[in-house]
Amino acid sequence: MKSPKSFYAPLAIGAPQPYRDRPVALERMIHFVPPHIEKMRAKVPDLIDKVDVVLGNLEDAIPADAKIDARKGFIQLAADNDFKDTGLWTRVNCLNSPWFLDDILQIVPAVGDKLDVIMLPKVEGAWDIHYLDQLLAQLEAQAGLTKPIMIHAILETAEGVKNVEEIAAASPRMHGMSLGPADLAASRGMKTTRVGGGHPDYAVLSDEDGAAGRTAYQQDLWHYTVGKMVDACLSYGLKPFYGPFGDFSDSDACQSQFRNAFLMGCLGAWSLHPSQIDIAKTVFSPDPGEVAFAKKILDAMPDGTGAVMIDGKMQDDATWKQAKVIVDLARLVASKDKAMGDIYGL
Ligand SMILES: CC(=O)SCCNC(=O)CCNC(=O)[C@H](O)C(C)(C)COP(=O)(O)OP(=O)(O)OC[C@H]1O[C@@H](n2cnc3c(N)ncnc32)[C@H](O)[C@@H]1OP(=O)(O)O
Ligand SMILES: CC(=O)C(=O)O
Ligand SMILES: [Mg+2]
Repeated sequence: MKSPKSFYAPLAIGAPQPYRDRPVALERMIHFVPPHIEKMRAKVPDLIDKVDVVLGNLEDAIPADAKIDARKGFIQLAADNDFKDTGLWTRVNCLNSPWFLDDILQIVPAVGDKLDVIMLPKVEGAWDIHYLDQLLAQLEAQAGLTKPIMIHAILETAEGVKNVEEIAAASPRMHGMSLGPADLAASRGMKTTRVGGGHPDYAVLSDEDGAAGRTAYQQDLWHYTVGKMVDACLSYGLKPFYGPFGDFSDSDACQSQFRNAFLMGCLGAWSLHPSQIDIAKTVFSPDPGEVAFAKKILDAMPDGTGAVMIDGKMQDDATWKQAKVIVDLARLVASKDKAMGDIYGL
């Protein structure tokens, strides 16, 4: 375990100072673009105005024979566009793949000054983060970059879930984590074929109730992992995210899965298809009714202490803190999304 002094020291001479306070950014959806497809790259200028983060995906879903074109396509889309206050991320190939090293060696010098976050797949433990952390510091120093590129880990192996706290604590370069339900299901030997969401057979049966029969109540397969990820992230000041939802035809189930994650503490999810952008925008912008009620709590308890009754409900220091989470998020949403700001009255 490093001492606090060396934890925050740059890992290469000339590398930018690691963040002590991570940058504040609205990241309700991380929108995946396959950058080897010219038609998809052409959609990026329009996406920049619609999403909070544009991510060029280089890993799974990119065919092996298109990996190099995807990397080139990402560098091109990064260079060609002004991302304004929209985040620019990439998901690189995993550490043991034949492509990872060239992904990093080529992307950082070419467009590292525009890149906010590198998403690292299949992170198993702190050692994976340490390796990328050191490599990035060397390349940042060589390229003369002035701000550190952050690392976002995908939690998608049983070993990664086991080591989630060490991963969160590994570096001040850590941005956050996303649940990777597809690879995680495979790694755990789960008997599913889906990308996120529930399963009709993962259910609890109600007790026998005579003529009424029994009802099966479907449970959330991801509750345990999301809870574990949220606690690890929030303990270290990182941001937790739900990952992808693969059934584009089921917007209700997507919305429900995203909302469970939001209520449990996640700040965003992935959008893989344009139809999922507005779902994520709706879910990860706090509900206007909740914001109005939270504002009432803050107004009724200006210094955040004591106990008051609002609409028949007891409020005290702890509900004041919950209200502050909601109002702070609403203000962040309003700072980027004027339409939501008007709805919130912020
Ligand atoms: C488990 C994991 O690792 S999840 C992460 C990896 N997976 C991904 O990144 C997948 C990203 N998404 C995609 O590649 C695509 O959505 C696909 C290939 C799955 C489906 O694409 P399509 O068959 O073109 O879908 P569809 O016909 O519904 O698309 C409708 C329109 O949206 C566009 N579109 C689809 N996906 C995207 C996207 N991610 N970003 C921008 N535009 C998109 C299509 O190009 C099409 O545009 P058009 O009307 O101008 O022709
Ligand atoms: C998100 C991802 O990569 C997975 O579910 O495997
Ligand atoms: Mg995966």
